[in-house]
Amino acid sequence: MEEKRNVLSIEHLSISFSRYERRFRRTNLNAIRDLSLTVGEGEMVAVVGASGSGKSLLAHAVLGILPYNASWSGTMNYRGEILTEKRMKALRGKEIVLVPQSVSYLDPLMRVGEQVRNGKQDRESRKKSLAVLGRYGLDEKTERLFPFQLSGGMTRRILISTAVMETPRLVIADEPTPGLHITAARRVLSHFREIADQGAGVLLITHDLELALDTADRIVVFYAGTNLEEADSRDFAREQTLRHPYSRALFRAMPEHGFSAAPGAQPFAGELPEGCPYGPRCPWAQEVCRGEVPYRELRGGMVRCARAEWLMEQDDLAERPGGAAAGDGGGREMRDGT
Ligand SMILES: Nc1ncnc2c1ncn2[C@@H]1O[C@H](COP(=O)(O)OP(=O)(O)OP(=O)(O)O)[C@@H](O)[C@H]1O
Ligand code: NI
Repeated sequence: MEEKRNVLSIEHLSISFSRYERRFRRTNLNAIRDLSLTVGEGEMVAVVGASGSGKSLLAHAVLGILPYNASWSGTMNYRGEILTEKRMKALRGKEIVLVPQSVSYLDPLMRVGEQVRNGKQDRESRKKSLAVLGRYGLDEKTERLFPFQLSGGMTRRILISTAVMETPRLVIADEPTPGLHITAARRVLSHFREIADQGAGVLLITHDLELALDTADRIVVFYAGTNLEEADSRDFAREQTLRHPYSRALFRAMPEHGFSAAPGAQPFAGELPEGCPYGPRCPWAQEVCRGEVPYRELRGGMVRCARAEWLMEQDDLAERPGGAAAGDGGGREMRDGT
């Protein structure tokens, strides 16, 4: 089988802001720390995290559109080559595109068709915009509308149309479904799935785990500016196949698993605890969690948790015939599928 290539590969990305506090004291706010992830050709990877966890910053870093007071370190590769600021600029809007979080990216005073065509008026561009809009169930009439005349779902589909006019290889969708009815949201996500199925890499940014699980191949769980776990979407079928206590808390908070919310809140980037950022909320935290916790491979995924092996082994034991306390077959090694 042919090995699929990475469209995007990020290693140890950190983003910080310099701020001036009282009396002009300059401090650094580390909004993203040690973030690594990949997006392969034809793959849809969802970054899931609460508000303020750093999702949009990640998107803006890849596009080279971070705010002026931000600085970043680490490596970003696009199709096997270093993504320099110069390259970002050359690829942006063509090979690497953003479907923005805010609908205010649309010009309220410009007809939709012109915006999709990026101002171009030639016959070829007109033909192309019609074809692209048609793919998303929009017609010639839509082209003549102004943004305020669009429904939420239509607006989102216009934003996708604008992004794919140039046949991108990497599509970053920042929160493309807020405020949409579930049917419209599913439809929007199915369009990103199609884009991936046609060979592009899609990085979907969302706070909606359920929707992400419906469509994405892999889930990257974000918390307070870093990733705590990366798992195949199928790992979310059961709590026991999840590696991080925070992913498990997200799992339990899903409607079908009873909406049970974990106590506490995500810490602000300027007030992070020592070690694991989830430590203060974690029922399994121990002294080790206050030290540095590396991001590492575990059972076919990635995790940043010092207690992950222990946690998963507890579940393995509990699932043995007779349960954890039965003690049958003491010393018998656990193998996959036993
Ligand atoms: N221009 C800025 N100056 C200083 N700090 C910033 C700036 N932009 C973002 N931040 C910091 O980075 C954090 C992450 O912001 P980001 O917009 O990436 O979050 P997000 O996960 O996309 O949230 P949401 O789901 O609300 O869109 C913020 O909580 C804030 O502390
Ligand atoms: Ni955001």
